Amino acid sequence: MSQAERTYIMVKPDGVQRGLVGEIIARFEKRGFKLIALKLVHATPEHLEKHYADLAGKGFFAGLIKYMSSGPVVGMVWEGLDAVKTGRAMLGATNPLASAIGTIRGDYALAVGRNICHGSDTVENAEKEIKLWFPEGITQYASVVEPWLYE
Ligand SMILES: Nc1ncnc2c1ncn2[C@@H]1O[C@H](COP(=O)(O)OP(=O)(O)OP(=O)(O)O)[C@@H](O)[C@H]1O
Repeated sequence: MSQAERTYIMVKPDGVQRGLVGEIIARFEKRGFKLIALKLVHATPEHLEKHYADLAGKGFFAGLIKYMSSGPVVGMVWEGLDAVKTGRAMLGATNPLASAIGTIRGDYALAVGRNICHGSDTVENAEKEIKLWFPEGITQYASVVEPWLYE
């Protein structure tokens, strides 16, 4: 069922340092997504190399791993209708200068190398990222607001 789609959303070290965790969580909550996992973690370079394995050949890869391992991140799993695509739309374009006003990056970031948040780009990658960041599994609970969000 599409309303059970899940996405992995992460506040990057710059987002944590700049005090944007609450703002990012609030946007997903208010949109109607259901928070089903959350953790603060200072990831190792090895863990981040797995997360960004598809970018290993890029010139910015070393800098990306250094940035992402420079401080704690907040990893989250959000569930709801079209969560992957909608989550990406809420984050905005990868380069914040190209992100629409009203998106998270369009409102709070300027540089592609400091773009404050991550969101899974496909349902398949979301499942992989959720397993990588939450190997312990995810809590299940019933949301009482669902009849007010979905027909
Ligand atoms: N040209 C670049 N210079 C520096 N960093 C970059 C550059 N391009 C991408 N990045 C960094 O690598 C991350 C992953 O790049 P990717 O092309 O997968 O974009 P994305 O899917 O929008 O981002 P993310 O996976 O973080 O949500 C970007 O979010 C950004 O932090």
